[in-house]
Amino acid sequence: MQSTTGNPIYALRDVPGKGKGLVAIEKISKGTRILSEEPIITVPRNKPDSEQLRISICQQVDALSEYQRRAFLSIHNIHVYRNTAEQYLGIVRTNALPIKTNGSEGGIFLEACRINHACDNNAQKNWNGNIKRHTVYVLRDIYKGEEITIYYLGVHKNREARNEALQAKFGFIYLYRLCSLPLEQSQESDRRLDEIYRLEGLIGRGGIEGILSSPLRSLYYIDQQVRLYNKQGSDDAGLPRAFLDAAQIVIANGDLGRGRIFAERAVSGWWTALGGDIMEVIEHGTLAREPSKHKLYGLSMKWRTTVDVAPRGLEPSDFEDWLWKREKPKHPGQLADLRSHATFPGFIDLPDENDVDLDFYESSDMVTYRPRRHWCFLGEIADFATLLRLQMEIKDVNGRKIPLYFYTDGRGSELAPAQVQRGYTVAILYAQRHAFMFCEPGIRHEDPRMIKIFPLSLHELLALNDQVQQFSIELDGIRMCHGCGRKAASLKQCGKCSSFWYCDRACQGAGWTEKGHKANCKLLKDPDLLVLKWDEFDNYIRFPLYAAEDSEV
Ligand SMILES: C[S@@+](CC[C@H](N)C(=O)[O-])C[C@H]1O[C@@H](n2cnc3c(N)ncnc32)[C@H](O)[C@@H]1O
Repeated sequence: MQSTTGNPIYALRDVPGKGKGLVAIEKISKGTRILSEEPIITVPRNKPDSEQLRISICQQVDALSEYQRRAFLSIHNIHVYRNTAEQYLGIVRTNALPIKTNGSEGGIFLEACRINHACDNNAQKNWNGNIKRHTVYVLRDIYKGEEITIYYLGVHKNREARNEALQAKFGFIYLYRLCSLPLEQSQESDRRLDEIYRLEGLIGRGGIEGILSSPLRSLYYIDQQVRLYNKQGSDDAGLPRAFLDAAQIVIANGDLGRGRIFAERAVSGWWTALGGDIMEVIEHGTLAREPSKHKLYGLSMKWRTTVDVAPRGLEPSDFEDWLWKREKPKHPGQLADLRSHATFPGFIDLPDENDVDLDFYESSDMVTYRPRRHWCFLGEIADFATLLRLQMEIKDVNGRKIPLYFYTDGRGSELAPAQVQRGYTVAILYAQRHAFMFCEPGIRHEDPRMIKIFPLSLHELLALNDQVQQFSIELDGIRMCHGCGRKAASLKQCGKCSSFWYCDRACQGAGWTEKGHKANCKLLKDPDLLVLKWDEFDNYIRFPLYAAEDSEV
């Protein structure tokens, strides 16, 4: 490849410890496409060795020019061979790069196959299916004499996993002293990569159902991923992929405004890392222009917005808060919000009993795990029966019905019959998804101290929660009157529940009769779910909510 002056911009050189590699012979600026190359040999990938494969490779090598054949034979080979066919096969196996987006075919490229691996790679490889060439883009400025490096492994993994894969696939042990990151930074970077990888699993969990039932949670995971990618400081292709995931989630829920912005960010990321002529830029450029054409658009309309909804004049950080639908941090003294999807998850977002879900649990020794925070499942009793034991059908915050079986010593008889009513709401601490042998997945409830029933529907409980969020909060000494909505510093507290505030007796009367406080006041005297600091885990809690003296549950 030549620079605009017509001079080559890199050369094949010996690189200590790595065989040969490509080295810049002048400064190459970030964003430069340094390579755009067609394969000289193509093969199916991940296919077992066969006579047919060997014949195909030999025929292709024989058809090469003398220069190409020599260059091919000089590429590194980690496999032992006894004859020419095995030698060719070994070179192909060590070096083939994907030439189909789905990775089903591989190709040998005389220049691209000479680029060595680095975990802090300064260039990005990509098969551009649109122009049918392998391209390499420079991710940051590369200086004269610096080696050009790419990242060999598909998904970014931590150091240990990377080492295993590099040794198995490419036959070398990555020497971290050759990596330009100092050890501490490299470890920090590894932790970030681990977390990106973990979040990837959480984002994919639940498929379309997850996107529709708990989109806020999925968006939250992607938000975390994007922050980590930004801290990594690399223009990794994972970043545009994360933006595309976010676009799909919001569009599936009817939010065209955010969908357009996320799609634009995805396209711009791909453009920088892989060029403006790749399929992703072309396809998703259309998505950025017309998000309503996406196949998932309108599956739900719960976040409905128009395409030009983006607020103007916000500070960049406020704009990001809006874009990612971030939950506002709590003010001191503000009560827990039952609509928080992290603390009060729907069934699909509960941890699975047979997995250690690191979103819910942590460990210092990887043997014993304890919760990172508290959580509580809320569901409305749709039906119940007592056969061998009490069993209920429960409707969760997403409207999904699941079975709840009582495996307590009393098989559910601990609950007073007056509590077990259709339309009442069950709260279960630290609930987990359980796979029953005899019916669909649900919750297996074992400890009577972990359950409480509230004598109102889930809808009513959430509506009450909304009122509490609005009327019990104090901001800079100012509160809002529950009766008339006036904001003032000198309001009087409801003497019974202490949750709501009023200008005077008239407002208190209006709140009592017209705004439903008559029914809610008693409930608010027992706010149980609302008062606890759910994010801080010192010890397990039980109903009525207090911390257990020991950590055994
Ligand atoms: C695709 S080739 C790269 C070009 C190769 N160095 C050559 O001389 O042809 C892959 C091989 O390069 C070597 N290699 C690549 N990156 C390396 C690294 N970071 N450290 C040590 N060896 C590396 C390994 O032997 C690997 O099997």
